[in-house]
Amino acid sequence: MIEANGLTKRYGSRNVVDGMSFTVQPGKITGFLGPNGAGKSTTMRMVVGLDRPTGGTVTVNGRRYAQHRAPLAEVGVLLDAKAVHGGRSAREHLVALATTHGIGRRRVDEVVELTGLTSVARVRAGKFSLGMGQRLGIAAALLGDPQTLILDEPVNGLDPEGVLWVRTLLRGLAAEGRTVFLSSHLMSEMALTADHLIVVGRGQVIADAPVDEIVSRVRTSTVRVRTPDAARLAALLSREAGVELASTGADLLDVTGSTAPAIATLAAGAGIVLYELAPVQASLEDAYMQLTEHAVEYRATPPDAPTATSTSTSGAHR
Ligand SMILES: Nc1ncnc2c1ncn2[C@@H]1O[C@H](COP(=O)(O)OP(=O)(O)OP(=O)(O)O)[C@@H](O)[C@H]1O
Repeated sequence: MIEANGLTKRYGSRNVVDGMSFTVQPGKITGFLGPNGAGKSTTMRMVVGLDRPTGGTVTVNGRRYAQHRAPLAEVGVLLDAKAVHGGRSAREHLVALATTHGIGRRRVDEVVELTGLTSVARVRAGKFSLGMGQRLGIAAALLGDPQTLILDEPVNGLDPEGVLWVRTLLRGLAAEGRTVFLSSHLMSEMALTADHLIVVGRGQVIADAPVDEIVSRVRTSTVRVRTPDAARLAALLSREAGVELASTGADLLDVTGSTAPAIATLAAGAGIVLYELAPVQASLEDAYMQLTEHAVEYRATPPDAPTATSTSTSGAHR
């Protein structure tokens, strides 16, 4: 279990982590989401003692990371997959890590196999692709067979087979009762992998709830209509006040600002046959976009909008 209490990190005049309190529970996968610069990596670094909090506390299984006698056996961490000596082979890297933590060679072989690195275990890590580097980082995180795993963007650079492998691996680890805390910008993957989400923006917790609950909170007012008479229905709907239309296919309309009963009534009155009429389900991405609407610091200006529409207060873009 990871417990943060009023966790704060100040850089210069800004709290990049600003009084965060949350608990990451064992036995489930908790996703850590937030826009670029929201403070996710800094928070994860404070959990494992790589950054010192300016205020507040964070503990793993009741103790600060540095207070654990065998930290690698307590917490496995993947923060930066590139943080590997490029001249060493994958196996040498893992053996060096294992040796300094009193972990046997057999466990090195186990994690090499578990992460699918057997065929490249003797290749210099400097020659690794991004995906292979991620696997090596995950192997290192698993080395101490820890109860808690902290993974910053673990699927970054992995191919679909690799992404599925990470998902299955993490699910298995959570099912064993371990605490799994991971960040990712891939919403579709987070929706499939995580049980619970902590969403942050500008250094603060915006939402902390099960994935289903976060998605169900989203208001969608879009109704999808399939009809062979889409053009006529579109013409009728466009006369209604507040209705907006998007055509997503020859016979498909996405209607916002109306309701399914109102559309059905209008269509029936005009003798228009409907094949499909259904409210569009919100996705995790929709939920995330709504939640972080006012917390995005770095937003590109759309190409067709020459004047800045960013909600950024810093005005920074990247
Ligand atoms: N060592 C540092 N010195 C000064 N500012 C820092 C330092 N490390 C991070 N920051 C700033 O803290 C803020 C939070 O950064 P952090 O990397 O934690 O965000 P993040 O949520 O992980 O972002 P991303 O999704 O882009 O990885 C950023 O504005 C960053 O520039």
